[in-house]
Amino acid sequence: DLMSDSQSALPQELQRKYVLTRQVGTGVCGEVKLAFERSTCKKFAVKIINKKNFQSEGTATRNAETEIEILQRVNHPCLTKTEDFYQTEDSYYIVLELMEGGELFHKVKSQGQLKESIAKLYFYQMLRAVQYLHTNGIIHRDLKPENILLSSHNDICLIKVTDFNQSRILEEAMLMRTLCGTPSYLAPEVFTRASTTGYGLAVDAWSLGVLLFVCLGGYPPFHESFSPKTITEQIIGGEFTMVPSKWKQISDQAKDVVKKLLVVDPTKRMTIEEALQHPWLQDGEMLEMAHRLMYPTDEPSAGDAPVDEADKIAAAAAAVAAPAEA
Ligand SMILES: COc1ccc(CNC(=O)c2ccc3nccnc3c2)cc1
Repeated sequence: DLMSDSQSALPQELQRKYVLTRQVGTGVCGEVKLAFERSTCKKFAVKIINKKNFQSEGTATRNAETEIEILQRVNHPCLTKTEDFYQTEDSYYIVLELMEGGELFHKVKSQGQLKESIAKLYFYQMLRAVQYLHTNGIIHRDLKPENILLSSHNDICLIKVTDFNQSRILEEAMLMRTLCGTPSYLAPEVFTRASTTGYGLAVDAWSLGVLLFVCLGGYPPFHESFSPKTITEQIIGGEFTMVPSKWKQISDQAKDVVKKLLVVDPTKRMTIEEALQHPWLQDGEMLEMAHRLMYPTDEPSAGDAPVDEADKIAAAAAAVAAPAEA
């Protein structure tokens, strides 16, 4: 039959509303497929999280629920928005807006280092997304180029942070309960900032430093081939190299942001708020561009023209044919 058998395992509701076609991304926790909404022919991404992979380790199932509840709770222009959600006894299906520019990882891999102005535009949006998460007591914990998606192929575009499956909702409540009990056996760090919000949030600041380094330099700060030391040793020592041929064309202010984020001691590392105040980001042109992308005024653009019947039929036929390539 025309529909590949993977369609048959889909929730009826999902199948009635969308046609799922080829795979577009591969997350650690499942796959992402291109989908067309039958009624509008609009394109979506459907992220399929297979519970089976999680069944074995109890914590991983909690991860999936954490990711699901976070995805449904968060709402920010630079965070992937959940359009729809379904589940069967062995999988979760999360319908997300399709990010046509794909992963930042592939852009840097194919293009090499980004123009400083583009790196700044993307970095500012990442800071705003992570600032929003932190304000809502969420640590992402897995920020990397694969988890930064681009809304279009244009350099100047909206970016979105995705993949919250490693996220943690700050266990403040748990800490409060702990402090109600007798404190005599508790370690000092449980009482200091380092144990909860302070320390936790700083991990995302470090990852943003690595992301900015990759966007500006076109290569990762910590890598086997740069030193006889393992990557872990390089990270623990905060040892990274700004290769002159790549970095001489980059401003001192941009380098300053990287150096202040890639600080080993989390209590000395620049915070997200401090990064947003850094001189490098006080750039009116970039800020105006970012705000236009994040909060577009609602004038309808040509692209929003309703799809006419012929297009709908063509897209649906293409969609049905698509599984053949899968
Ligand atoms: C017309 O069909 C396409 C056009 C562009 C692409 C490139 N996008 C992608 O590869 C991609 C990957 C993972 C994603 N995760 C969530 C949301 N959107 C995503 C998009 C993929 C398909």
